[in-house]
Amino acid sequence: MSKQPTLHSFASTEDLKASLSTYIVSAQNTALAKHNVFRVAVSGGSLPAMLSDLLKNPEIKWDKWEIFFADERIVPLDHEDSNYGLLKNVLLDKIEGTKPVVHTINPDLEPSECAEDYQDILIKSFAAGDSVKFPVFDLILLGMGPDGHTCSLFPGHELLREEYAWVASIEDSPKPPPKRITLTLPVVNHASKIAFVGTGASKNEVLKQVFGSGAEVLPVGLVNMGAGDRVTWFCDVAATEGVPGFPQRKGSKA
Ligand SMILES: O=C1O[C@H](COP(=O)(O)O)[C@@H](O)[C@H](O)[C@H]1O
Repeated sequence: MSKQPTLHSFASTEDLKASLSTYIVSAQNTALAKHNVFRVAVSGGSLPAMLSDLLKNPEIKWDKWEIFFADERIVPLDHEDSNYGLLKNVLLDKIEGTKPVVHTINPDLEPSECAEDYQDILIKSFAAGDSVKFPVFDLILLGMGPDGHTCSLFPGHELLREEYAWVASIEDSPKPPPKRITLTLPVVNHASKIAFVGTGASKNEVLKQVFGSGAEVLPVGLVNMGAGDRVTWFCDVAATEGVPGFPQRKGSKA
């Protein structure tokens, strides 16, 4: 059986959003059949805007969703840099009927306390006893920076070596704002499913590296290699142009 990630390249953002929505419904239904709750972690940046098709999908059961943040900037929740604030504006506020449970950070805490506090939220939600090494998210929805970062895991940063913590803080993020919390690499790599969304020419070079040589120095590459066939990429033609081993056809897979 193939252990390779799946890479989709869409001709339009509309096609990408529709396919992502179908994929998320499938992940949701698998999770609900297993434990009657859908635990999903969401990124900020360009990702939330790609989720708008969920709002018109009748199969989405928002009342069964628990939403976490794959990473979050330590700023007030209504600040323009807040990943929660962004998700609220583009998605949460538009949901009709019962809303999902959304686990926000406490931005009044110092970074290390903020990470500890968020980890405690995960421990409670996953009802994790001491024997549970890492939580298993049903789905983690990730973006990718042009530098190869994902969550708030940046290339060459010591956080990439974290082996035990579920959530970690960072105070020197190369991309502002500097203070953030993030799921750690082992938590991301333990998820049942991981979807990356990467669109536009600014993501092309990094995508070539992820599927070519030098992937192991990039956080996105480490997830792609670590989680293998649990990873699905939702990209556009501008991002996948010249990606090694990838035929340039709409909807084709690596
Ligand atoms: O700072 C962040 O950047 C990444 C990538 O953002 P994008 O705009 O290039 O998609 C994002 O996934 C992360 O959640 C965010 O905090």
